Amino acid sequence: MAYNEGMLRDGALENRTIIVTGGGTGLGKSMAAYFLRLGANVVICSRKEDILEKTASELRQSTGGKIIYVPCDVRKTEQIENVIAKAVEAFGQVDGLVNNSAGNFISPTERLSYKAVDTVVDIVLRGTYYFTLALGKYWIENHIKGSVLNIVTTYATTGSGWVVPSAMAKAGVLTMTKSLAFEWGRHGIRLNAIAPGPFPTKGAWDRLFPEELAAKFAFENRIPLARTGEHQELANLAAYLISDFSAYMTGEVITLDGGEVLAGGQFNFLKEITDNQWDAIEEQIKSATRGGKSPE
Ligand SMILES: CCCCCCCCC/C=C/C(=O)SCCNC(=O)CCNC(=O)[C@H](O)C(C)(C)COP(=O)(O)OP(=O)(O)OC[C@H]1O[C@@H](n2cnc3c(N)ncnc32)[C@H](O)[C@@H]1OP(=O)(O)O
Ligand SMILES: NC(=O)C1=CN([C@@H]2O[C@H](COP(=O)(O)OP(=O)(O)OC[C@H]3O[C@@H](n4cnc5c(N)ncnc54)[C@H](OP(=O)(O)O)[C@@H]3O)[C@@H](O)[C@H]2O)C=CC1
Repeated sequence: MAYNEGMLRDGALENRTIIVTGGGTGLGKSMAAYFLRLGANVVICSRKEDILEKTASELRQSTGGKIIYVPCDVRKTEQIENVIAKAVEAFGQVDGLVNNSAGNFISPTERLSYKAVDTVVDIVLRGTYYFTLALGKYWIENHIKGSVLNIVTTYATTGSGWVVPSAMAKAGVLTMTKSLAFEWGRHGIRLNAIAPGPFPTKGAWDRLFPEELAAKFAFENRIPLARTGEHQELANLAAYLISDFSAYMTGEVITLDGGEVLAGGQFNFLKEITDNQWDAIEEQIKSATRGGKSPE
């Protein structure tokens, strides 16, 4: 299927250096892999050095691309500055940032300690604005037209119970995306976001979709396009948004979720109606119209 294929031409990201936070696992790893295939220099960072090392060497081998890793907790500004310094040292400059690191788990909100809320909000919101601020200062000072891609969620807009700290934090990231897109537009710095639906990863599934839930709430029944996302589909959109092909787009959030977020449509309950029932309903409506039985 085309959705498992790379979309951009070979070399589309040549001479670009892109930092991917949380690039050792899951969607971050898939985006890093595709950026490398397109010729970018990639810097992955997160807390677990052993995982970063393993991913970097695997991707170096599988893509032949230039990748380095730097351990970093995105809640620590000095560690963020170190990632940027190491990236500049290795590749000369930094052109792109994907804020992909996150923490999240499902829980009734009243069961959360203050620290549990802080932990998620700090990784997602503080981590994102710290990294964006550090790179923004560097870009403005060095006259570099940088590009930021923030990975948010569909519930950053709708809100969602049982993941309230994540929802609050992702909403903040989305608002930062739009606010800074306007403010830093005059420096040529762009910020965009992707709101993914469900894309199977170990990190998300362990914490958000454990076995008992998986059996009960099958995606095929809830998502109009009846499947979860393929990592390459997200990587294709990410490569476009981080590249100059999207040079006229900023402050945008693109939903990539097979239509899942549309479930709130007021008449969507009509999904249950059969063809026979529709025949009867159509006849009733037409007959009411013919009889002029409109409400007063
Ligand atoms: C439909 C399908 C859609 C399927 C998918 C749909 C996707 C939805 C969109 C979003 C997806 C994502 O973000 S997916 C990303 C998922 N990936 C991750 O989360 C990776 C990183 N996560 C982590 O490292 C951990 O899960 C996390 C807890 C966040 C941070 O770990 P730390 O070691 O830093 O912190 P800890 O010390 O363990 O925990 C900090 C506090 O949080 C509390 N805490 C930890 N886990 C807890 C839990 N389960 N319930 C209550 N409280 C908990 C602890 O008790 C601590 O509080 P005290 O007891 O008071 O000390
Ligand atoms: N999978 C899905 O269906 C969806 C995912 N998303 C978003 O996609 C992104 C990737 O998630 P996914 O790949 O599924 O999950 P992962 O758990 O694989 O990715 C999360 C990454 O964040 C890193 N991370 C966590 N805490 C920190 C920290 N304090 N400092 C630096 N890095 C940190 C983790 O690495 P380490 O532990 O080494 O620090 C890990 O690599 C997230 O932003 C998530 O919210 C959004 C919607 C749906």
